[in-house]
Amino acid sequence: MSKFNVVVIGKLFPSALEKLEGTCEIKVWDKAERIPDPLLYDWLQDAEGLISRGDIQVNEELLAHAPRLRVIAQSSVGYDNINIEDCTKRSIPFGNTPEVLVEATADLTFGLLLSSARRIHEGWDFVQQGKWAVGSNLPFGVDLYGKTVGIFGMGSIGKAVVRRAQASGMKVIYHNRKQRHDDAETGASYVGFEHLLTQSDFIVVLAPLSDETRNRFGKAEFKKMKPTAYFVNAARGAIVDTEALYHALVNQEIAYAALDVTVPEPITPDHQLIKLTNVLITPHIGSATVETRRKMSELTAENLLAGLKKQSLPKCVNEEVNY
Ligand SMILES: NC(=O)C1=CN([C@@H]2O[C@H](COP(=O)(O)OP(=O)(O)OC[C@H]3O[C@@H](n4cnc5c(N)ncnc54)[C@H](OP(=O)(O)O)[C@@H]3O)[C@@H](O)[C@H]2O)C=CC1
Ligand SMILES: O=CC(=O)O
Repeated sequence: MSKFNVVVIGKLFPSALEKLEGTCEIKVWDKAERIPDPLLYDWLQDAEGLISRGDIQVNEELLAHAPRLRVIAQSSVGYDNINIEDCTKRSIPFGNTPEVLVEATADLTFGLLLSSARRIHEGWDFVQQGKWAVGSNLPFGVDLYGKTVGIFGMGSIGKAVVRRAQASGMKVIYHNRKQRHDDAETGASYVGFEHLLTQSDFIVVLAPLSDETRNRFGKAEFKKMKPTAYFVNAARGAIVDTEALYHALVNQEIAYAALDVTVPEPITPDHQLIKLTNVLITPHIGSATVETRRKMSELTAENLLAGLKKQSLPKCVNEEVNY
């Protein structure tokens, strides 16, 4: 039996690769830099399956070079780099990796909040730089206990953050486009966007990037926040106007920003945000644990294999064209 032609952008775990090896002929681009378009388009000519990565824009322009494509999969829950409508028009199902990354991403999100509130990473710098002497101290952090955390985009990861916040004695409010049905169960309260901005001690962004959420946090929004507010973004950098965030931090309109995602991404050491002392940035590592990345990789392989065999993808975004 002939094998399926597959293009893989990025690294798969060995356990995921094993799933594909028997039935697929695989071309892999696992370098950090973006694959050049001419090479990608050449590989896609006879590809039946594609494993994409966040730096690849999957749209009609790309799909036009992939006449035999029958499935696309990606190791992420966010899919703002994928034009789902364009895939659907060509009856190509797109599979992502929700659920398996929820707890790891919630840990990192809450870790950013905790580390910035209690100056944990700055404490380590302080010790390493030999500044710890009798009588010397870091500027104090702030309590979590009794404070209000406001979640923008309360979905699967948001709910997991709620549990962590409540364990620290925090009150949780949230804003989505519509109120959830499980507020009694989660103990979080639905509020309007203005209320979230003005009443939160910690604002946590966990919404998907879309036309509606792009630059949702700009100059006006930062001005409405408490001057003591901590701003945490673990979703996508482009939900925030980076220039406005920089000015809000410099002008002390807010106290602190902790970011796992940025614009640009990767952010370079000469960027103005990096020079500030009231910022903590991690390199988009929300789901980056061995166990979680393995599960994501395996689910990606399962989504791909199912599509290649014209079987139903276990996790499909455009269900209307799932097999
Ligand atoms: N830093 C990292 O490594 C990671 C980042 N992420 C990011 O986190 C995001 C969230 O993931 P996950 O929790 O699984 O997703 P979910 O789909 O479970 O939750 C997203 C929530 O956002 C809300 N939302 C959507 N649009 C808007 C809007 N315009 N205004 C307000 N709320 C909105 C939705 O509610 P409603 O529809 O009612 O508005 C939904 O409850 C992903 O899209 C991804 O970008 C995810 C994993 C790792
Ligand atoms: O950013 C990561 C994702 O899974 O989305």
